[in-house]
Amino acid sequence: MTQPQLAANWRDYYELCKPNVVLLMLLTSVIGMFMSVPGMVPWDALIFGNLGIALCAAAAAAINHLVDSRIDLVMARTHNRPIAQGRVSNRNAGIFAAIIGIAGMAILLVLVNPLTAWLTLASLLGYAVVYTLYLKRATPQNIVIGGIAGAAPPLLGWTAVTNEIHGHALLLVLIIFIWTPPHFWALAIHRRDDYAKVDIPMLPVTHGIAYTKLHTLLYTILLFVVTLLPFATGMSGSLYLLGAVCLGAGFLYWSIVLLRGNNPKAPMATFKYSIIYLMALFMIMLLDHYLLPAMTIFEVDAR
Ligand code: HEM
Ligand SMILES: CC(C)=CCC/C(C)=C/CC/C(C)=C/COP(=O)(O)OP(=O)(O)O
Repeated sequence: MTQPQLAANWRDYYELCKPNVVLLMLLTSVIGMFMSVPGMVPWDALIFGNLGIALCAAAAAAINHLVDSRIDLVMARTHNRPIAQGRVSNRNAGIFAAIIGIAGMAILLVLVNPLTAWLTLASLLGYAVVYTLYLKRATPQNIVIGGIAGAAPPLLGWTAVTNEIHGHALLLVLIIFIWTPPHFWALAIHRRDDYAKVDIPMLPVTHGIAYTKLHTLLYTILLFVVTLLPFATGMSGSLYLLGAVCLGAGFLYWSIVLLRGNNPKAPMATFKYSIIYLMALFMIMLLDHYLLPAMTIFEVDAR
């Protein structure tokens, strides 16, 4: 017979960091770095910048686990989390978050630049304090406003390399900011009853599922338009445009299936698609940034 596991192991601390979320954020910060320069990103910015951003994002995630442990225990999706189950005590979680958060800030301050450090701290506090402690329990627009913190990594990557806030970096932030509501609401539709049980005013609880589906589609349309801006502003080329249109069409397809309501799998399929979408969009942007100029040089050489 298996005994309930009460002692924490490294996997519990790893889980506190929301590793998959942080990994996708890192992908966007790495790509923000590469988009900020025509050639190679300096190795020190690449390594220490991403390490610092990852540690601060993980600290914010651990604080979110700590603050939410009581509601996490009640919700089916989060029931088994380390603090909710008592495998990690509040004290140890707090110490862990403080150590990795301070380490991340020190790395950014000393080895990267103060601009990146302060912007990262603002994102950490934006998610761990403003979103988790206040917005999440206060308004159904919680994830729209709180989304600014999660959208910051490409800007953090950009400033880690250039020490400057550039309009193109803000465009990348805007894309993730507009992507966040359809990403989250698709999941929240699936988990509506969980949120209702713990009295968290997520949109499907306060305004109903039909309203949330409509708003998911409206944000997806807006996202489609916003993802055309990198091409319109000359930041990205035609390969990116093709990718953004195809990926955007896929997202629109799932939002429409979701709205029509004939497919019970649509909410989770839309949520999963949102993650693949963001990953693929940023990777195509990177390919476009390097591959197209390289191919042009190759064509000129061949003539
Ligand atoms: C305020 C903004 C956001 C909210 C409210 C939100 C909400 C969520 C929720 C509730 C989950 C499910 C987690 C679970 O099942 O344990 C999730 C998963 C995920 N989110 Fe978000 N998210 C936000 C922003 C972001 C951002 C900015 C990214 C990355 C750039 C991201 C990437 C992911 C990934 C990769 C997963 C899958 C995690 C896994 O399978 O373990 N999210 N999100
Ligand atoms: C420094 C920096 C870039 C900070 C960003 C921090 C960060 C990890 C943001 C993640 C966004 C997210 C997963 C929100 C879900 O929280 P939730 O509480 O609504 O979801 P849950 O119920 O799964 O915990």
